[in-house]
Amino acid sequence: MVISKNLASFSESCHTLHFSCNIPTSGNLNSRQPIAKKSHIICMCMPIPTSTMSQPIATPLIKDNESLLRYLRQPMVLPHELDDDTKRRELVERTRRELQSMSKPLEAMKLIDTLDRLGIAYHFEDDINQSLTRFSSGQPNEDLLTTSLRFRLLRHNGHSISSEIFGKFLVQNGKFEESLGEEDILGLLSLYEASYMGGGEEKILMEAMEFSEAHLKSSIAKLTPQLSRQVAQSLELPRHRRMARLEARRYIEEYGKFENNYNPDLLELAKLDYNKVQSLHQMELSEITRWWKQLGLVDKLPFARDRPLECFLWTVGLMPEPKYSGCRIELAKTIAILLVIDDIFDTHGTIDELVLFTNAIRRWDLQAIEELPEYMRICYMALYNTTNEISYKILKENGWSVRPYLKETWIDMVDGFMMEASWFTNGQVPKMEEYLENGVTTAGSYMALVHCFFLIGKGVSEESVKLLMNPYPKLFSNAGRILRLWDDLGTAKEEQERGDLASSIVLFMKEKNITSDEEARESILKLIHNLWKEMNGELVSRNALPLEIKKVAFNMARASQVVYQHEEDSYFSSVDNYVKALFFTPLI
Ligand SMILES: CC(C)=CCC/C(C)=C/COP(=O)(O)OP(=O)(O)O
Ligand SMILES: [Mg+2]
Repeated sequence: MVISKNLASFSESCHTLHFSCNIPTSGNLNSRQPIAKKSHIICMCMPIPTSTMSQPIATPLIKDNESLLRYLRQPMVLPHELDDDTKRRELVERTRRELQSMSKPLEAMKLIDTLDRLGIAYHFEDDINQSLTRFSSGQPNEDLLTTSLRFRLLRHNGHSISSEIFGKFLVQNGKFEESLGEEDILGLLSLYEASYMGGGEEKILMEAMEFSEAHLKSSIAKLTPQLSRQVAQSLELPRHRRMARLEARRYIEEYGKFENNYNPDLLELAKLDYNKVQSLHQMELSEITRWWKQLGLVDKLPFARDRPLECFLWTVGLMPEPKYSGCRIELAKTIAILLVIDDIFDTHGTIDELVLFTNAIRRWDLQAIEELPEYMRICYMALYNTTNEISYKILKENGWSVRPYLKETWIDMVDGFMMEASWFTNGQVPKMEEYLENGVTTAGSYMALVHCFFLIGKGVSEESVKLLMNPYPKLFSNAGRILRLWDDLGTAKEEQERGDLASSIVLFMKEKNITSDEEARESILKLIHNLWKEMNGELVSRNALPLEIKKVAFNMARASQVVYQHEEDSYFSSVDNYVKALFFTPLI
């Protein structure tokens, strides 16, 4: 049987390559079982970097349906990419050996930090955890840089470490020793970054943040260009709050240029890896786009948002590691449907229709669609079928029956939308707290995190599953509050123009007697800051939530800032830039 990938219709402007795969009519795999009764043309529309265009393409050995599908799902591997892959594997092993052989804590921790920043730490998860465990207790006379780095890395990787280790840098009045702020800029910077891992009760870390921030700000003008750049970036957004893939993109571009002792092997590995993961993302994107087109929801509901790319951006924010490829695809589907339901509630449905829709969703039964207008039926069925498909996938892979949990999160969400709609219709203005908790649900936070929990499938136990029902875990609620607050900061203007009565900004101004928009925004940023501290406390607290899902909740808070915070006037142009860098422009 002959499989050929034909390069055709390559359009440089949109970086799109169409290729087709022909299976002959008489295709007979082992001369007994025809896999295809008639000729199929399978077309995929996949964005590919211009640089990968080369000929010829190897013909794979297709033995059966499964290997055919596996082949189609794989990014198109071109000859030079095979070399890249070998090189990448070699570099991974070389780096692993280097990390394993390091005996000096500071040296090892710096390497771990660099791997994390370059987006390649996921290759070395076990080695990193072993190293961190080995170096978890520091020396009494250890300096500020080492102590702070150790603290941040341990917490970041879910290890417990007490903030009391900073006690040795305090003087009698509980303040940090002034001399620390004078010369050791790297130590100070490291302390600043570590302080952002602090929980709400950890006074010593609040003190550390205040102290290091003040000293960094006052010394920035005297620093070398390279150091001042580093300090300015941290002051703008500390590492703990950055979205992993974007940080990798930015840091890889800077690493060779601005780091004095950069390691060329690491740089090469990071670039190869970035591009490899980017092409995996492209494949996922092509699968999501295909699914979305086939679903045809926006053809029938032209008022609804048609943004599979933005949905995918969220999923890369929430679960950036390559191993979560399948999870990203399924989660993106749920977010795409969420946007449509949001639009039905916010812009299209009449209140009577919305009541019908909410009741039908509560029943969660296809019979219920008979009472709905046609456009709602289509959306209902898309949600119903997609939820069933995701449940089926999880059942097949793990044997868990998760449909009741997924269903409940959708019911909660639609109830939340209905609540907003009735506030709006009755001209009611909710209390800020009431609005915010409801807004966590309507932003899709619980829905997304419960789906991620089962899709990732780590630490699923009787005890942890119990946490996934309303009331949802505090960590989910706090991450969701951050999402809702960033959402309102980013979209309040357009929503107010549309006539929405409630947004955190408006409600906050009303409740706190704030008159200026600017001041309200400042106060909301403070709220977000405090929510982060609460979340930090929960990262290391002992509860049944698996570390994997805790990390996703943190990533949700990180991604929210990226999606909604932007300097330019236009929301789209900014998200567009992220999308281009993450998914379409390879690193060279
Ligand atoms: C990780 C997840 C679940 C991401 C989805 C967040 C999202 C796009 C919510 C809707 O925003 P909106 O501003 O359009 O809606 P609203 O009307 O609720 O403000
Ligand atoms: Mg909004």
